[in-house]
Amino acid sequence: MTRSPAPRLRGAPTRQAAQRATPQAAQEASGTGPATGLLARLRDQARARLDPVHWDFFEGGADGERAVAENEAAFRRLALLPRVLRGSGPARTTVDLPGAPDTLPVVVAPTAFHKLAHPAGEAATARAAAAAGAVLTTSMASTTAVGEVAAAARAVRPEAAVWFQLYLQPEPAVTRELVRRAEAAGCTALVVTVDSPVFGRRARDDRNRFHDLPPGYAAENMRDLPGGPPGSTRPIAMSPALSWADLAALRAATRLPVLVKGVLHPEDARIAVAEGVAGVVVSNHGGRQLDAAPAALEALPAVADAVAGRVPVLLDGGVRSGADVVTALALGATAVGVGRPVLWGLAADGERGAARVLAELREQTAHVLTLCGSADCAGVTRDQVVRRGGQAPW
Ligand SMILES: Cc1cc2nc3c(=O)[nH]c(=O)nc-3n(C[C@H](O)[C@H](O)[C@H](O)COP(=O)(O)O)c2cc1C
Ligand SMILES: CC(C)CC(=O)C(=O)O
Repeated sequence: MTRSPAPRLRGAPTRQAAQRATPQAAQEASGTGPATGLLARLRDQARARLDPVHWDFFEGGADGERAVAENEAAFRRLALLPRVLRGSGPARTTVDLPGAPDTLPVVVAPTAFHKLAHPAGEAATARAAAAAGAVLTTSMASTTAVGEVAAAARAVRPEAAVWFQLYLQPEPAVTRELVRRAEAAGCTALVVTVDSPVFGRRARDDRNRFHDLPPGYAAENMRDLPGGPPGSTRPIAMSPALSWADLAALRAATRLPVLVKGVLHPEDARIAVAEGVAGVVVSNHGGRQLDAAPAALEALPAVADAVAGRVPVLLDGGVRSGADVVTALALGATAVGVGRPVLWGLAADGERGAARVLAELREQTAHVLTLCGSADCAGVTRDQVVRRGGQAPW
């Protein structure tokens, strides 16, 4: 059983610590990623506004950040072949997900510490997601407690769906209490992140000595848990000893549907379905865990084949446009997750910025689906995806 020191984030982050002296750091600062239009503008505004240490935490990945780059590059390598004269009309852009009927196929992926992006934090993100008709997956490592996050979403739209992301904790009583809080908050599904037997090595955070939240901020879901002194927060533990048996124990302890997040191997997807999960999220954690992992998009077709329609398959990592959403749908995803773009919007302009990101992705997705001749999210097919300048990859 190991505990990662990183989620506790000890040590004080400072602006000075983020001096960008090395060529690699200069490249990281230049923001050469493929986001375009509104998302790129919000990204640039976010970078200008944020403490560079916090920008690096949001933007960075593990080790050499190859997996981060690959997530976006994989989309750029592919093109969509439109179908014509199908009389399909304007495309419908809602799908059914566990605990979230009739929802946008763009889900807000769980990301930690939204108050580092904007003082309004996760409550602002929740309101933006609810207004967009998108599921919010609220992180266990959020700077606002799950009850408050879900209440903020429902204040905008009473039927808004909020999912709770969970790292199974080595002490079952702690996991059970987190689940109880998510249920009491009205969350409609649990998303168990399974790609983190240990915490990824984040070079930027190490360079910046970013190992602690600033005073006044805490991982609020981790407060007042069994075994700790009243009022205290405990670190999020990650454990390589966890197994499918722990997932089964969780499923037995909750009435909520359970999705697993961070699956890349098709055999793991098959096992997950056999274990009774309600959904599989294909993800390399935004390139923040195993840097040698492939792009999530490249792992998607084999996982979708393994799941064979028995439960929804979601993909996250590198989704930056409606064309990216449609590409993932065509390759077998029911929906996608977006992580960093929502943080860019939040950091740039609070709730309004996050809402603009989701509205833009919704409009682009509808537009691209219609241009591809599809009546809905299920109408685009694998044969419509080709490799740019070469053979179809499948
Ligand atoms: C700043 C940041 C914090 C994250 N925190 C979590 C987390 O607490 N739990 C989790 O399961 N995934 C976490 N992730 C991973 C995201 O859920 C998601 O897999 C990833 O961001 C998708 O890639 P994208 O940022 O390219 O959209 C985090 C990602 C980022 C960028
Ligand atoms: C603080 C971490 C537990 C959040 C996370 O999963 C991440 O930063 O990727």
